[in-house]
Amino acid sequence: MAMPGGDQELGSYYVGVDVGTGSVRAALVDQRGILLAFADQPINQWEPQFNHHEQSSEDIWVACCIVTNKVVQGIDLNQIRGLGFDATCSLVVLDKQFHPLPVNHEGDSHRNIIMWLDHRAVNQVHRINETKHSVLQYVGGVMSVEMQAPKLLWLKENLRETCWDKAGHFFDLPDFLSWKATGVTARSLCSLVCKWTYSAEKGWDDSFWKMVGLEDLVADNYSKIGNQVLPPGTCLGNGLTPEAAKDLGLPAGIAVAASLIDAHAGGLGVIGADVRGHGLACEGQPVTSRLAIICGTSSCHMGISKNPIFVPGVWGPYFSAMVPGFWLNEGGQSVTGKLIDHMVQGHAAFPELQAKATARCQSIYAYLNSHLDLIKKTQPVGFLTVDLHVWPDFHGNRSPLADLTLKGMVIGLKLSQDLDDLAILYLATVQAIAFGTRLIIEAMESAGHSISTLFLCGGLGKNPLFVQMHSDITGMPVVLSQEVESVLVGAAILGACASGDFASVQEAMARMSKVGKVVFPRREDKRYYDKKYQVFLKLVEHQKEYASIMKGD
Ligand SMILES: Nc1ncnc2c1ncn2[C@@H]1O[C@H](COP(=O)(O)OP(=O)(O)O)[C@@H](O)[C@H]1O
Ligand SMILES: O=C(CO)[C@H](O)[C@H](O)COP(=O)(O)O
Repeated sequence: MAMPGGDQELGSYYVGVDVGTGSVRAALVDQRGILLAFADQPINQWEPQFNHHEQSSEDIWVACCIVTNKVVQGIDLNQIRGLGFDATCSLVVLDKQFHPLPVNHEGDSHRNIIMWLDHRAVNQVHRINETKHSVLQYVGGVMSVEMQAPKLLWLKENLRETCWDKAGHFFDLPDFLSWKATGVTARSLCSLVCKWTYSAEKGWDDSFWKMVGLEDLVADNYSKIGNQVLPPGTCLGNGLTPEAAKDLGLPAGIAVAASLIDAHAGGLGVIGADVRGHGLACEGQPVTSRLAIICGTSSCHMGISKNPIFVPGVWGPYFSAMVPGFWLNEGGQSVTGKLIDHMVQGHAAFPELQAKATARCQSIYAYLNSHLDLIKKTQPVGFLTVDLHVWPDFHGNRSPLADLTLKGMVIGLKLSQDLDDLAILYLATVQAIAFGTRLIIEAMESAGHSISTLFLCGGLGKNPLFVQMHSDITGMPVVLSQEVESVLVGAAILGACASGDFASVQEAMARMSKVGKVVFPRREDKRYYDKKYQVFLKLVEHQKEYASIMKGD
């Protein structure tokens, strides 16, 4: 076996594929974690009715093929040693012959994925939570409507003939991709532990599935949801099948790794970096003092520990679901990038913003950030929201309140609808998301985590205002990676592990993730943000009061 880091190894490459909510990305990555090529491709989403979100596994596979073919253009394919996938934790449904089955009343089998952010199974998740079954301890005490058990129950209760009775395979999207590439139906420990109530130590708990009304899954020994489970990064079967190799433009037989959920791949891509020389509190400290935050359509807060820590309202503790041998707690905010887009695109001044940004060849966010700089006058930008406050749970609260009934709030509206007004509303939204992160960190710390440094990645990591606000509002430094596409580095780390070029995930992480820019908090603004945080906490308190007034006689 070749030695990692040796000169002869500089020519070994790995392909990482990251299936996010809005697009599929691929990268060709070397052993130092450097991206040599990158491609992306948007993917379709359907919202046939409110809170129903669907995708197509065929569309997604086609998009994977487009991007992988692009990133290996012009290179010697013999240099590619491994392939790793990560994806959102959406539910893919196939029949016994592995053909797509409809997850909708229209019977459209092309739409065979219930997306992670789909909230159709509210009634089902309430009943699951009412069981108070012991597996719920390992998802923060309350199961989320975004997990797979309530979605399976919804399918059984609502699409019995057209979907449930015909189904042969229910896959988490990351596992669907590794099956498609290798023909191996083994599931990743990551998916099953985090979204399906599987225990790394005890396996499936029959009594849970029987209690919630899904006893049929137990009866056939979990063959539909997975009875072979492998750690992420394990090499699957005989590697890439000839058919998948042709589709993806990669050599047949290369190592393909057991996958990860996208947030977890982001965690691997950032959390193990060597931080020496950056003046960070986590230098010389255990890796458990680092919190990875993966910010795309949603934000996921990944904290690890040596022993299990039970944080009410924060998913986990999950054993070995991200970094082998460590417990993981995963906090989250269901809509963050999606919320910012929603607020900006829904504003009356959005067409003007688009026209002005286009004229300057800037993204709308770069334009908004420079506009805020223009209107702030002598004060720091963040102070523009002294009388405008947002509660960001427009799609319920994932963590730490674990309350899907919560709604968004905006306090401090005026009659103006101009570009200044849009920019300030955008700023207040970004700040609200950062306050939500502070609330999650406080919950994790009061349960026993000790976090000093944030490692942020995902599409929102490209927004300097978003990064600075997370630093100012949490009071912690934010480390950005040298490679902006850190989630893809995480996927490539999986491919590198599967190839056998690294002895462990930890070793691959340490070699392939690298510190880029570090953003420090502006300590002088702390008092202002502490006051705004007090208001933030009042917002949810008041929202609950309003709900209880309306429920009363
Ligand atoms: N250049 C950019 N500047 C500011 N924000 C960005 C930029 N690119 C993407 N975003 C934000 O990131 C979000 C998407 O992040 P991404 O990681 O691509 O999502 P996903 O993985 O869920 O598909 C968008 O909702 C947008 O708000
Ligand atoms: O639940 C999650 C991870 O456990 C993610 O939020 C979900 O997979 C969507 O991710 P993204 O915002 O990157 O599209």
